[in-house]
Amino acid sequence: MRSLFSTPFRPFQEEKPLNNAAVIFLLTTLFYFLGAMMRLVEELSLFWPLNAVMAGVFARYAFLHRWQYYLISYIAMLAYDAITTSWGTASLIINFSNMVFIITMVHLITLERNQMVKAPEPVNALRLFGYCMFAALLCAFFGAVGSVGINGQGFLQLLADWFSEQFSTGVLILPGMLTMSWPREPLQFKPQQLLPIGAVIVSVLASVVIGGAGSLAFPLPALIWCAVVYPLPLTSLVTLLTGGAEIMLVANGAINIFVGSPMEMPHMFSARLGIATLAICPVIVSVSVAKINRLIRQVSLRADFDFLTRVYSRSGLYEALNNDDKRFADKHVTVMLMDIDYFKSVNDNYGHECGDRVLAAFARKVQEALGERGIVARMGGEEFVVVAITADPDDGFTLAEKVRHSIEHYPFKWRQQTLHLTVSIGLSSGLTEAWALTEMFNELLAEADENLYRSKKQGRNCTTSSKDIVFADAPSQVSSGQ
Ligand SMILES: Nc1nc2c(ncn2[C@@H]2O[C@H](COP(=O)(O)OP(=O)(O)OP(=O)(O)O)[C@@H](O)[C@H]2O)c(=O)[nH]1
Repeated sequence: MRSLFSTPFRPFQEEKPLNNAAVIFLLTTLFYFLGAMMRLVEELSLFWPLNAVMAGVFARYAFLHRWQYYLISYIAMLAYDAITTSWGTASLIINFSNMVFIITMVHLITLERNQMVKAPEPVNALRLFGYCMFAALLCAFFGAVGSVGINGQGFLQLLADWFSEQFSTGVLILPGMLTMSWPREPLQFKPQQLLPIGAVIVSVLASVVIGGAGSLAFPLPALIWCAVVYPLPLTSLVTLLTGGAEIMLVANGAINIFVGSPMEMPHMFSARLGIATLAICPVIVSVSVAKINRLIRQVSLRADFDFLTRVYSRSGLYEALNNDDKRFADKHVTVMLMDIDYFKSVNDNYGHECGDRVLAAFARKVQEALGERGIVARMGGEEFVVVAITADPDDGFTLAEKVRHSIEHYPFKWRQQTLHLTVSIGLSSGLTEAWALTEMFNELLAEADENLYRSKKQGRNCTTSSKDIVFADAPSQVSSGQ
């Protein structure tokens, strides 16, 4: 399982041009075949996924952005037509129009360092909508020129047909193609997560039953629900399937949206444009939700972790205690407040940069000595706190001494020099209770602070604990070190 999810599937590799050429040829042929299978209503296809799929492939893999690879795709199209149609030289222009869509889209998408692929912003989704419109118009011009005379339609009708088909297919397919990613870990599935998809199915059925021009928009709220709940690639997939299904249902008369139009447009023109407009909305919502979630993660990461030492910050420690309450509640817990001795002299003698490096190395070393038994947080300056699960106060004391010794014997390196540091530790420990974890931690922290003060007063590089709160009037001091 692990290797399946940790090793992403890579259909294209820069160092394997022959393999890339073969995959491009096969993909083109496969999607040409699928498009040809959907020539149901008219001579031209109802749904032509090839151009959007290939544009997505070329845009995702920058190293495929070469004329040789485009040529292979073009040859695959010509070869398919030569075998299955009698279009003759018209096939040269028709397939050239396919290439116009692919190459134009790739150029437009990669204009802004491929934003839609890396970390899409809502504006990228909107731009993608515009790019599809422009590329579809260019492609439609050449396609209509090439197809005049093939099925008896006039140039304008062909232009409208080509444009609406390319535009809607582009908007439906490209968001998914550009954002699809290999899952890093097995997907966690809960039955209630199927509810938004269920709502999409019900709303498409309602479109069939009720019909009329408004029925195409019925699935929109359910698609927005998907956008809020699912990640962007899955939302794009559901939108693609919904839009594709609507196109099929309209084409076959299952959804009846037709009203008299003053313009003599092909009968799918309006439906396709409507579906493209509808399809971009969940994508924009999904991209916006992803962006908000990314920002929330960034902000909480900044607040919860200390940037310099990469251990918890003070507020992050409280978050960790509350989020991981099963780990810390109803356990014997030892709190160690530690302060590096004479740290000011490190800054004074070796500079602030060295001081920063020492703080980061110190935090690493403490976490290493603790292992899985506790968590470390930086309280500020050169003061750190450890919260560890221990069997009893003596166990906590032994653990603190282990940490203190590991620091004492660790050679901190700075440029060509080696620094030796010591740390003073104040201890407190007690049994926690789930309902008042934060309050109890605060009490233990205050007690540890008093004991740290005693460690400093006793000459530093030692651990001090008050054995039992019952004997708080005359706390027994336990020190070690020096
Ligand atoms: N490089 C660096 N220094 C810091 C940082 N935060 C606090 N300090 C320094 O840490 C030093 C703390 O000094 P003091 O509070 O006098 O304590 P000390 O020198 O460690 O002496 P004792 O605690 O009494 O053993 C000050 O010089 C602060 O400027 C930091 O993020 N980076």
